[in-house]
Amino acid sequence: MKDKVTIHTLKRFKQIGQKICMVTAYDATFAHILEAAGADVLLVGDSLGMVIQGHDSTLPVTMDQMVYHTAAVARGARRAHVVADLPFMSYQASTQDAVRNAGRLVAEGGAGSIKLEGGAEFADTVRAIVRASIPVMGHLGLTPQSVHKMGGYVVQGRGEDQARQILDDALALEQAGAYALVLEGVPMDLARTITQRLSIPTIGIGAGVDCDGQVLVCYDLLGMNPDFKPKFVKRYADLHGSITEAAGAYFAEVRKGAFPDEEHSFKANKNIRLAAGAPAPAARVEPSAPAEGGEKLGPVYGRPA
Ligand SMILES: Nc1nc(=O)c2c([nH]1)NC[C@@H]1CN(c3ccc(C(=O)N[C@@H](CCC(=O)O)C(=O)O)cc3)CN21
Ligand SMILES: CC(C)C(=O)C(=O)O
Ligand SMILES: [Mg+2]
Repeated sequence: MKDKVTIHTLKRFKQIGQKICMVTAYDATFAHILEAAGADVLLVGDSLGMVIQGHDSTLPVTMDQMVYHTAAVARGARRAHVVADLPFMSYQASTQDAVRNAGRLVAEGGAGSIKLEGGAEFADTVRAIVRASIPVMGHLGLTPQSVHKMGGYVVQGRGEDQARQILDDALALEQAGAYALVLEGVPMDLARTITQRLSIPTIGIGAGVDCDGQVLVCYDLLGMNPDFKPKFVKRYADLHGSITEAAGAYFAEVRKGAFPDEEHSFKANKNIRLAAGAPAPAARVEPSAPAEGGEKLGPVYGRPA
């Protein structure tokens, strides 16, 4: 096993110009696969509210749910650093809440650090969590927990005033002791400037190539949802297609009585005698559902189109 990735590893990556590879994971199986594929950091994102739970925002996600998923991911990971999102309203109301809830993600969930959304207004919160020896990753730009304030999932920092604000927020978070920063949904030039101005690593999503690392939602890069295609997502696979094909083949064999065959069935010990009974007839009924393809699925995330 290679050495465990820590916040110090990530800071060194920036210094030597090695890109940080981060991806979301929500369960142990994905954690295991994504780490073996080369992930440095696994993010237990509150995006699970959308991709796992089917909500149209991240706002309904609770602390208990984040702890549950974080524990699953932590059990599936060995080398990768596990970061967990503090969900909406787990840190905004008071610094005490923030420290307690950050502590739960580490102590109960097994996370190595936590992430929270917000700028200079959360510098004291960051300071308090860091004081409790819990490393904090910041998150600026398009911050999904502020969807109502932003008026939707809209790129942030296109104008000069807002860009300056985001740069000031980045400097404030670094000052407060954040060890890294996610930059989401900002122009690439702004992300480059921030990356150059900070000594802590920046990790981009929809923030251009000049960040010190990149993060994507695993279901997005794997092509799980054909209806979700924002500009920043690149699909490296078509798992929606692969799953549809594989599950469709299984259903077709079940309907034909072709699965399970002998290879996938058990035999009794020799010479046993059971009560009278004919072997079950295979495929006596005609398939009642579409034989191939199946129905077109509606959007998985958010409201129906
Ligand atoms: N599956 C998934 N992937 C994500 O990246 C993601 C989530 N869920 N849930 C939480 C947030 C929400 N995110 C989103 C959702 C939609 C857009 C979007 O529609 N963006 C437009 C931007 C339009 C503009 O301002 O120019 C786009 O076309 O990229 C962006 C980020 C990012 N996060
Ligand atoms: C998209 C990343 C940065 C995130 O915060 C999440 O997945 O919740
Ligand atoms: Mg998040």
